[in-house]
Amino acid sequence: MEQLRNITAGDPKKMLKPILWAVLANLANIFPFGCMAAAVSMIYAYYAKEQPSLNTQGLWLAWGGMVLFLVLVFLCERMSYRATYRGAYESSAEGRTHLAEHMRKLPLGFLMKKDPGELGHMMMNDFTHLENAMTNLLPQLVSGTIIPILAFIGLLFMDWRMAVAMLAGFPISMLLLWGVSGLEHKLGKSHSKAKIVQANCLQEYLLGMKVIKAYNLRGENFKRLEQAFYRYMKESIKLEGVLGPFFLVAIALTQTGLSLMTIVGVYLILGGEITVPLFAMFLLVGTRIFDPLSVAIMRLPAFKYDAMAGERIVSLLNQPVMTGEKEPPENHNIRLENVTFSYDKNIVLHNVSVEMKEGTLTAIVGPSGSGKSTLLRLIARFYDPQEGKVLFGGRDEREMDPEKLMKKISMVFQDVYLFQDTIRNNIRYGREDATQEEIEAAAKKACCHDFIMKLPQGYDTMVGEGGSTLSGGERQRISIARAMLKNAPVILLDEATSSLDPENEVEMQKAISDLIKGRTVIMIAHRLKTVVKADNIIVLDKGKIIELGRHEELIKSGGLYVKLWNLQTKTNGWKLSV
Ligand SMILES: Nc1ncnc2c1ncn2[C@@H]1O[C@H](COP(=O)(O)OP(=O)(O)OP(=O)(O)O)[C@@H](O)[C@H]1O
Repeated sequence: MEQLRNITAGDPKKMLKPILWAVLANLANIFPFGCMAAAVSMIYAYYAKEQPSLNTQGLWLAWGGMVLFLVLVFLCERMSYRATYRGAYESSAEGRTHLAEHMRKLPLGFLMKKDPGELGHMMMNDFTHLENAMTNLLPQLVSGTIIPILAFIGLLFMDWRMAVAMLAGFPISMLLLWGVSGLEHKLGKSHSKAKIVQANCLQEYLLGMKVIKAYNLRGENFKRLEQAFYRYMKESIKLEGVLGPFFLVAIALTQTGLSLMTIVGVYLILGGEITVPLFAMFLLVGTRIFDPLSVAIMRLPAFKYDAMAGERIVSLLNQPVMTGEKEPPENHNIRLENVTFSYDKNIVLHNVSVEMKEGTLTAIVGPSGSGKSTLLRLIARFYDPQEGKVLFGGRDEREMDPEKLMKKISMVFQDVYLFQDTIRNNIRYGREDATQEEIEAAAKKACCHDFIMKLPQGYDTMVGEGGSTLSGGERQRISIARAMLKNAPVILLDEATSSLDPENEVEMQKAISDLIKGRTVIMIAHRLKTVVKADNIIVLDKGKIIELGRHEELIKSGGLYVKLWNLQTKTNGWKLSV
């Protein structure tokens, strides 16, 4: 049951119908066989002179029954086939969607610890394993076990000694397989791990191609990939080489039942305890059941291996998502109370307490790695702090539905991600129901309309892989247009103006002033102008707030802020985060 749960990505009900049809199809398979047995015994009775004439009426009936039942078998198998494929692919598509949705709700911290290659592998390859298990292996296992069980029960009534002899080797082979199941699981796990490592190395190799070429790193980097390929090869050979013989022995043990049954049968015929037709019947059934049984045993390791893919999916689905159902309040004051946060063991923010009042602009400055981006991520609830609280409108963010909270916040981050979609849709991610006029208005405010109109298909130009390539500044302006469209009361800006040319800079500053008017804005500041105008400046150093106040106040204090300020004005550079 556990494995059925795993191969259906936690939803075994999906395979109930396919299994039921498979059982019915296998049951229906018995009847033509019964008709054939009846016909054989009628013919035998005539030739053995037990009957004075051939029972032609009975033979016609048996033939008619056989045809009828064959039609029934065909119908049941068709239904079983349809239900299996439908169930499997539906379950896989729903499973993938459910997992993607679940991943979105997981704390970012959990996902960051996972390799993106591993998650991608899980989403694509692991579900392909499940599809294979459901469409190919499960039906073979069902028919491979149902037919022998039913045949065994039927034969028990005819002659229990022959029936027991026929399946005598089966329990021993099952015992053997049970004995190696621990080893099988261990080898299967390291095999799939090697497969994931191989996929990760390949992804890293392809993504890092630019750096590899620029620094002529081919040798070292390729070695890692080559090692991953060879490790996978070794694990595959180990898996097949170690387990294969056990399964072959199990099949051989099961098939010894046929010879045992023949010996017992001959012995019983000679003793006059069974008739020749009964013996022939056992031989017929025997040859029919050992093939599916052997196939079932052969498929068992593949099924268990595929179930391991399901185990990985189910364990990710069991990861607790971010909790909280409450609506965020209409008040947009943000307050951090004694917040301490670490990604792993290193504490990144120490006991931080600060208030960002509704409608004000707060600038965060500080050296690189001081925790500025982390502070913004905590406000956006990408993570929950280990100690202390982040209050939104006076309410702990932990109590709030993360998606509802996100509706209140617009973010413009340094690393702008554009989807492989049209420019129009990339802006529309800010608000799904926005009209073309609204999209254009936002684009104009964010100074992207002109360059978009110069592109070959204007707003319908594809961006991302295979589409138009945009400069860093253009990407950033699109993300600002997105934020404009979202029209959220809280704006989080991280280096939002870092890659714009001086010409656009002026217009962008104007647009940003429009964007932030009357809203609660928290920005990682790099530009003097922004910092000077800010209502409050947080100076972070090694995860602690060391200074707090307006520009004029901080200038007078003679602390780190002044040092950063002097450094920037002296070098005529742009960045306050050094
Ligand atoms: N996802 C993560 N996992 C582990 N450590 C992280 C993660 N993100 C950031 N850190 C670490 O946390 C510390 C603070 O990083 P953060 O990005 O908040 O600093 P920052 O002040 O924004 O830096 P910068 O100005 O260079 O962007 C750094 O030491 C960084 O290495």
